Amino acid sequence: MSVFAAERAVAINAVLQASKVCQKVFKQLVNNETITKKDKSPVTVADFSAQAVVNTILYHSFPNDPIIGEEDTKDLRVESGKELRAKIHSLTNSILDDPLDETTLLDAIDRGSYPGGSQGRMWTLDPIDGTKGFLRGEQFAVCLALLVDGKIQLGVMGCPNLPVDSKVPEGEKGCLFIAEKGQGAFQRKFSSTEETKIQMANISSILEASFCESVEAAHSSHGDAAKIASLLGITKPPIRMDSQCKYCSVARGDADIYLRLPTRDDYEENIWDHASGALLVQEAGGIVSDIYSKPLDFSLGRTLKSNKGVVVSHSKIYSQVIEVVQQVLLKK
Ligand SMILES: Nc1ncnc2c1ncn2[C@@H]1O[C@H](COP(=O)(O)O)[C@@H](OP(=O)(O)O)[C@H]1O
Ligand SMILES: [Mg+2]
Ligand SMILES: [Mg+2]
Ligand SMILES: [Mg+2]
Repeated sequence: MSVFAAERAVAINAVLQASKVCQKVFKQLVNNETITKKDKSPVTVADFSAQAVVNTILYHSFPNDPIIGEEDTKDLRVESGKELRAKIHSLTNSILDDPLDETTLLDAIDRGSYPGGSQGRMWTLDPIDGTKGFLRGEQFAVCLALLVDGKIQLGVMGCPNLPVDSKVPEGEKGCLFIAEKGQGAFQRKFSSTEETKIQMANISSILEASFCESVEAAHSSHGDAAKIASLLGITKPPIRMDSQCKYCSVARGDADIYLRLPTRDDYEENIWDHASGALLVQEAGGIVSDIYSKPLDFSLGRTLKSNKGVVVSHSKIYSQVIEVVQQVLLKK
């Protein structure tokens, strides 16, 4: 029985509305305006607006729940952010039932500033995961998860550009993925409320496995992944895809392994880049760890500061995968 039925319904609605924001922006703005954040990642009007929409919907149902969201309004509150602010304002109000004034809008985005931690209920939100994929018209995901005492209880992801059936890549697109701890993993189309249970593929040998990784080589070492794949005897080419759509693909059996291999010593993964995806894969029969085979620890704040990289695979082949990951990365 679902423990978080109300949260599940609200999260699904929030993610669907935010996905609509993203689709609308992509259609309307040919030259997507972006500003560059300190970490050099692009942020578009859609990232801010999607965060405003989700935070507003969450606040309406759960006013006391803190939110750890990726975006903040530092760059929007200054004079140079005026034009972008106005665009975000009108876009957000075109989606929400009740219009917000500009101050309420900025405050809604900033409700995502919670530092996180090991105690209590909190949501974590990536309004657009894979902003680079979004800008290229490829894969991206709106990712929302509920944490209680540092453990993920619920994850909902909206993937507007992901084919409903990976075997029909030019067919209908737009998938929603839902996982609740202990309740399994589910997929539905944007166009229907019917949910289908998903499971990882039941491969009989690692030689048949396929793996996925980031499009961006700066986010995950393609070279190390190629070495690992070769040592495992994997011959299929990597599936390169932006965002947590990789977790979704693995969870529904389109791929069997997801490798995120550190490219720098100083990078800490953000919790919103993994929370909903990690739960989805676990509920679909997979194992998620870091390169040291440590479980991801979501209780330490906004980042996974005690983890390095991410290794995801079907539980049947996990021990083989992690052994070779460590052979390649740790004995360099
Ligand atoms: N050096 C790095 N290593 C790993 N991830 C990084 C990184 N620099 C940025 N990222 C994260 O990679 C995410 C995209 O992942 P992927 O490559 O799997 O699509 C970005 O999310 P956003 O697009 O939400 O900013 C960002 O948080
Ligand atoms: Mg970003
Ligand atoms: Mg992200
Ligand atoms: Mg993002």
